[in-house]
Amino acid sequence: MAGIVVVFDFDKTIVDCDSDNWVVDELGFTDLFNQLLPTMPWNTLMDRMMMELHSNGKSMEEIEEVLKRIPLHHRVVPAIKAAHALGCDLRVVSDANLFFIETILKHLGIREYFSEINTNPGYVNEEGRLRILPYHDFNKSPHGCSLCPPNMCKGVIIDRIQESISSKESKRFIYLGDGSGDYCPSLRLKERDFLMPRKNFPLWDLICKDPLLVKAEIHEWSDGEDLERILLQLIHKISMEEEESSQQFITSDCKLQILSVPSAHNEALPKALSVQQ
Ligand SMILES: Cc1ncc(C[n+]2csc(CCOP(=O)(O)O)c2C)c(N)n1
Ligand SMILES: [Mg+2]
Repeated sequence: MAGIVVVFDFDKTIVDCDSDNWVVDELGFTDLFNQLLPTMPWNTLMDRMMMELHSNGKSMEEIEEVLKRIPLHHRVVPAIKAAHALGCDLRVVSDANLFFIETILKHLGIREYFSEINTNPGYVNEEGRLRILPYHDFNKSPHGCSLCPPNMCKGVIIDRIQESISSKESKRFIYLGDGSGDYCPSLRLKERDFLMPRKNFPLWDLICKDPLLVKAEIHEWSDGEDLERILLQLIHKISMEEEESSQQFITSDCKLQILSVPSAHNEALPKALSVQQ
């Protein structure tokens, strides 16, 4: 069953906190972060904080160690492994950054379960300092969406994923997220898709204001246990539906073939085939 794309937000969906805040807080830079927050966009601030960590002697190893002990619910990794084992195409769409996400996913042993990670670029430069850049270069090519922060429109990314695959086969999406940045992609899901907003988080609050704006079927979740149960139920439900419709397709295909057989040959049809008429 290869007809399902599962899109995961990262912070407060795969892990149970904001990875940016986790690193800043654990390394003791919360006050500076809060002081600078009103003065620049979040993504720019994270790059600046990495500069501050570097100039204060915090090594990449220390940042990695902090990332490896990020809090997450114990059922999330099994849920991801099960969805992958069932043949789903798993992708990450996140406003965190590539370095944090890959460090965590590799540590958990699940990096290879994801076919794609769409996020802000993050890499260690020649000075050994982590650079964090915007996903969209908002000076050169603004994404033009008023719902999203300038560095990343997750809706544009979802559209791109939908376009890249929908021409070949009709894939169905399950989108899991928590934040206000997940609202724009939620509005772009289709009737046959599924949205899993985390209950009482900003995405859920936004949906509750006018649930009819979302075309996808909505299934809320609260913790990793819910996430696992609901995600696997939805995958099962979609697989059953797809199986039923492919059975119908085979049956109607058969009817067409049978109708096109000259009547003299009809009597010679094998019994099993006539049953399908
Ligand atoms: C009201 C408000 N102000 C600032 C931010 C910035 N912010 C906080 S955590 C985070 C990373 C999200 O990663 P992921 O997409 O994986 O959840 C970002 C971009 C926010 N979310 N909400
Ligand atoms: Mg999130």
